[in-house]
Amino acid sequence: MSLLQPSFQQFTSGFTPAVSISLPPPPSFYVSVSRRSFAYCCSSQSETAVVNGRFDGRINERDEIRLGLPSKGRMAADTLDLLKDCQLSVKQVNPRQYVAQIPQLPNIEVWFQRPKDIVRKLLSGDLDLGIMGLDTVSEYGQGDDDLIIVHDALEYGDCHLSLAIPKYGIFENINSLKELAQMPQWTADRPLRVATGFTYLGPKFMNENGLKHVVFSTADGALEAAPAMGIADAILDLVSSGTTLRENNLKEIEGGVVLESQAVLVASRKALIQRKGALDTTHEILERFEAHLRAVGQFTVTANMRGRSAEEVAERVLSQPSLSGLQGPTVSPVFCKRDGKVAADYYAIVICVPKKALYKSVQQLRAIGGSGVLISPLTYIFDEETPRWRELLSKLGL
Ligand SMILES: Nc1ncnc2c1ncn2[C@@H]1O[C@H](COP(=O)(O)OP(=O)(O)OP(=O)(O)O)[C@@H](O)[C@H]1O
Ligand SMILES: O=P(O)(O)OC[C@H]1O[C@H](OP(=O)(O)OP(=O)(O)O)[C@H](O)[C@@H]1O
Ligand SMILES: [Mg+2]
Repeated sequence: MSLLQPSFQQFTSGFTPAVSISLPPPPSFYVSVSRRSFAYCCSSQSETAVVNGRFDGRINERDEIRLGLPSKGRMAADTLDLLKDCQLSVKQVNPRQYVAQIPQLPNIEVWFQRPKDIVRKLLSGDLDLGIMGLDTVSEYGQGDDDLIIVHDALEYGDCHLSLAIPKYGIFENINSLKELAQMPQWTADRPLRVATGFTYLGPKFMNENGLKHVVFSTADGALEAAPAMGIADAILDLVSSGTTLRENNLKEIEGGVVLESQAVLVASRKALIQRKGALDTTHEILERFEAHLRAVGQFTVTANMRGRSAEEVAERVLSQPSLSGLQGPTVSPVFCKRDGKVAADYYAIVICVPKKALYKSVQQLRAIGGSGVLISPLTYIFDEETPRWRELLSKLGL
């Protein structure tokens, strides 16, 4: 069997999917050779091929639907928390056991994997669904059209992938990508040196932004040290609080953001179309996510209000910008007995209010005669149909 021989050199922004790695070569590594092909495993002792095969055609034969969840790192705990909040508790006997079940979804088998491996295994057909950061799916999925983003905003793991340069020296007055590109220092002989772990997105971004003389090197972490060590001029890495950049005297620049990222739910198109039950289960997971995520930003507000009729009370409520609720207020009569007769002088109103607008809403309610305002948390908001489900069906051509 002939094996691809990887080269140990820096890779340039004249991007080809074959990734070369800066020296020295590790004893064993993976290199992705093509968007639709295989990852080869090479080792100094033995050479074994086809580790993560991407096979076109029919899906792997099995009955269960496989969901890949992050096994460790930043995304792991938050992913389990999200599922739990959606009443999908993952039953894992101990943290080192990589397979688990979700009793509420009996046809699902959970596999804990590193986020980048979840993407690889979705492509190879060994997983059907997965949760990871958008940065990871963009980097390791490389735009493969088998990967479908089912939910693009799970509201955790927020960060952005960004280019950063030193605050000092020749970069002191450089504040935009355009200014960086126009610096006379970068030539074919002395290109801009960028350190990044994003060996697909980095060169792609530089190409798309017309930066010609760029060379990339890679490392597994602590990239922010590279400029001060003299290894690189710039870095391209994830930023969330900005502390690591600040502590290493680096700054972001205008036009330098490659990608805004948060946790996403991804599916294999092939699995959704061909695997029995995969689409229905995805629908259920999506509905639970959407219902929970819509609700977390809202409170239920109940108040009593004096009025002549339900319509008159509703009109007063709707005259206030923060009180319109999801579809308008629910107004119900509060009955009492007066002179031996049952009458309704008061009405109870129920509305949903964004958490951020809570105090403003209470003020507006008081202004229109509301009293006894009760605030309760909202757990789920199930709509008739979620927009993301319609979007998914359309992406699948269904
Ligand atoms: N400040 C941050 N730095 C890095 N990743 C972040 C940050 N904030 C959120 N994330 C998200 O968390 C993911 C990193 O998760 P994790 O720590 O598990 O790393 P990993 O994927 O296991 O990779 P590695 O082991 O190479 O660090 C990123 O892909 C990103 O989506
Ligand atoms: O903007 P901040 O909140 O400072 O976060 C950004 C830093 O966090 C990540 O590194 P990580 O903590 O994973 O360490 P590593 O680089 O050694 O992997 C990332 O690679 C940045 O270096
Ligand atoms: Mg880092």
